Amino acid sequence: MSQPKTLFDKIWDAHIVKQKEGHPDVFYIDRHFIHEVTSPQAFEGLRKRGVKVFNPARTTAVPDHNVPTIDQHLPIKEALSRHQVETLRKNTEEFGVTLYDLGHPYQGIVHIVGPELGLTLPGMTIVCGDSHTSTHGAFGTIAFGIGTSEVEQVLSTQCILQYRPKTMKIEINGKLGKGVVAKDIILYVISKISASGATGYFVEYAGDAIRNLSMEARMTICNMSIEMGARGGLIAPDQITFDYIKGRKFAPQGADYDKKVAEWKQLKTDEGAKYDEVLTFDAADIAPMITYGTNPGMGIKVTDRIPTAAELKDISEQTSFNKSLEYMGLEEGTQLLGKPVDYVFIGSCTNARIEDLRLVAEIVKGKKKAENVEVWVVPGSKQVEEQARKEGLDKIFEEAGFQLRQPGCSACLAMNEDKIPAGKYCISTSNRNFEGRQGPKSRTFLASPLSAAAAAITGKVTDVRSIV
Ligand SMILES: CC(C)[C@H](C(=O)O)[C@@H](O)C(=O)O
Ligand code: SF4
Repeated sequence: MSQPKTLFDKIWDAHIVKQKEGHPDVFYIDRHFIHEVTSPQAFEGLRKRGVKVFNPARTTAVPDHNVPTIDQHLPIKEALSRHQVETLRKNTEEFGVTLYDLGHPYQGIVHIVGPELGLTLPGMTIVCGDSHTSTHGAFGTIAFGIGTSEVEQVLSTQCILQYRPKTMKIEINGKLGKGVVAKDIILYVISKISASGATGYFVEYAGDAIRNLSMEARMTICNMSIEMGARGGLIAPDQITFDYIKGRKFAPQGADYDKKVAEWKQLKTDEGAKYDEVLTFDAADIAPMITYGTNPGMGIKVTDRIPTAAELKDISEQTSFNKSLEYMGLEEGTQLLGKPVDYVFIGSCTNARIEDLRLVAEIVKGKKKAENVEVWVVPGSKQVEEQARKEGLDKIFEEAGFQLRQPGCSACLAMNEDKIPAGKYCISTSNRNFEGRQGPKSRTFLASPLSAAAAAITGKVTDVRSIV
């Protein structure tokens, strides 16, 4: 019998076009997503070389980073943002690539649109000039972010040069406690292994706590793989995956679907296959999480104290730790619980799918936001927005005093009109809390949609378990 293989290796091996000792593999890409930030120079490169897009049908484009989230029917006000989006329009038209532009029913954040349209399917290789491409790994794909010059490579050849990364298994077993959701799992893991703990690896998430998650929750986990340094993260597909895919716009239909499902069922790690590293966690140890610092690894249970510099395992980190706290305006050794916040941002490719909005609505239904907070709910796509309206979530948000905006990256990063003002605190369902990420000098607490909803109601950092 042949050597047992990991899921990662099975997909990788099936996509090698050419391999030579000591060289990167020539690797075939099934699906390419592009957005306005990292594609302009790539198209420019094609133009200069007089090269066409090799297979336009394998590339899909959306504007998401630079789009405003109100009045999307009007011209974009910010000159740079307008230019970026117009350039994407021009390029996709010239090179024959499908674009789901502003106003299109499929518009949205690239990592939300792919899965919901059935463009993301098990066993695929998927790239995008965007680090959170790891999101698509939730379907049992090898999906990773690439740079602009690689975007050009993929556009022109449908291939990319890649060294095979090492593999890591992160297994999470047991039952999650009350108020604990996928975002808490991944913030917990990153807090344990640090923001660089998986550097050089491709992670497979496994264990019954992962198996029991919905596809949307699995996407939240895979999305943040990059925040611990991993190249990407994936989860073996199962019945939950197949059910999610069934009937989606570009998914195989009818007999084709059944045939594909039979193939997809083979996409799992063989018994006895070896990973380069294996980590195991117990779901019962996980609590609602929140970050206090300026990288996603600086997280604590919401009821814990911020550590002190003296408590750090690695004393070489003291300087950056102190700098982080200073930026955040926080004291070491204190609790975040009860700390007033100014903004609540519910959005991003981590947590702006319909299930996230439902979680929020469940908490806020019949309640009002606190006076001191401004609350933005930014659906991840037009389809999410439509669904939210269909379910009456828009009414719940409106009655609570939340603003339901139009889809885009929004305040996840300050590349558009949605910015958190300097010095203000924002509890955010996004994935990065870097200095200035949500606006110059803005301060970010990363948390789950449940925790964000709880803070919206109380106006301060709250243990969601105390209000449900
Ligand atoms: C702008 C883009 C290249 C960037 C990324 O690569 O992730 C952005 O999406 C982010 O989340 O920081
Ligand atoms: S929502 Fe945020 S993390 Fe996701 S692609 Fe947009 S900017 Fe990047």
